[in-house]
Amino acid sequence: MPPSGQPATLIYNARAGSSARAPVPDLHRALEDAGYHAALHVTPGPEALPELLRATTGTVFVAGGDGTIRSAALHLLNRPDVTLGVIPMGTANNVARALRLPLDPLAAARAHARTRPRPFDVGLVRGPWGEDHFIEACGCGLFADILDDYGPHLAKSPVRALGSMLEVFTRQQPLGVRVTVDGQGVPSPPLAVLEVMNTPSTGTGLHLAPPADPTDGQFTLVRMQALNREPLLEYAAAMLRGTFHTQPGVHADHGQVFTVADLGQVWHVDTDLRRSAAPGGVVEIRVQPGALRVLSPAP
Ligand SMILES: Nc1ncnc2c1ncn2[C@@H]1O[C@H](COP(=O)(O)OP(=O)(O)OP(=O)(O)O)[C@@H](O)[C@H]1O
Repeated sequence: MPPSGQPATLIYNARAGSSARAPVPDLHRALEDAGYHAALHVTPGPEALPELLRATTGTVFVAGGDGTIRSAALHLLNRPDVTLGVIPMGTANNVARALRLPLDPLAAARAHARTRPRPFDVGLVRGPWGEDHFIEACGCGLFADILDDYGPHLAKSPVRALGSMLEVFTRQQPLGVRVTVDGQGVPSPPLAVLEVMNTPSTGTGLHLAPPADPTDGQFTLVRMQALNREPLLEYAAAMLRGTFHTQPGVHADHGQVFTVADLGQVWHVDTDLRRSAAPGGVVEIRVQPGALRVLSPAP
């Protein structure tokens, strides 16, 4: 436990899915119980973060869903003067799960009595469109296509999400792309899914790479061979159960630098979407080991 009353900053997204489970006074008290006296910033949106974080050092708790955590984390890359403390207040909470924090926001705040700063890897994607970073995952194939059809920055809608899934399952073409892992080509049969995972799960809680560890300096490349449509439901169930990586036709490779041929396919970089205007080159994905300092419980 840090010495009682250690100064910290608390960024709070009142719009995050489960903010009702952690009203500000309760969260403040839970952090006090963990040994932190946090200066509160209820942010109206991600645009408030660059200026706020530029002027902040020390421990920064971020209470929000994965989108809020990501938008803060992207301003804290290679900032050894800042340690990020995650307080999960979203729906999927992929980052908190990866860190093995409790998923209840108040319990997570109290658990920070026993967390320590640890290096957390970040992904760098270089494509014809430029450079981007990711915290959870990037990839192409089914999920990127579904996200593209759904429109990740429109208001959430389960009905639209279902429509996008059906639409993409119906028209999906397998991806025949050349792939390398740390400079070596890997067999590349036509693929339905290609994901480079930093965290074990991504998106709406899809457990694609349960053994992935964002503190190990490596990513997991998950490839799922193109299939007939019938077994897709079995694969979807396996994603929710955390057994996707053991299904037939699913391959996992570990490495630090990945290249994938650019045929003009849509990519997701966490929830951002990218597509090359001039296909023909490669997209490179590289680990930036320990680019973030993040509080996590002892292993
Ligand atoms: N620092 C911030 N302050 C306020 N709003 C933010 C901040 N960062 C992101 N947002 C916005 O808040 C909304 C909800 O964000 P977030 O993804 O964190 O929560 P969620 O949707 O409940 O989580 P999940 O993705 O797990 O369902 C999004 O519209 C996002 O753009």
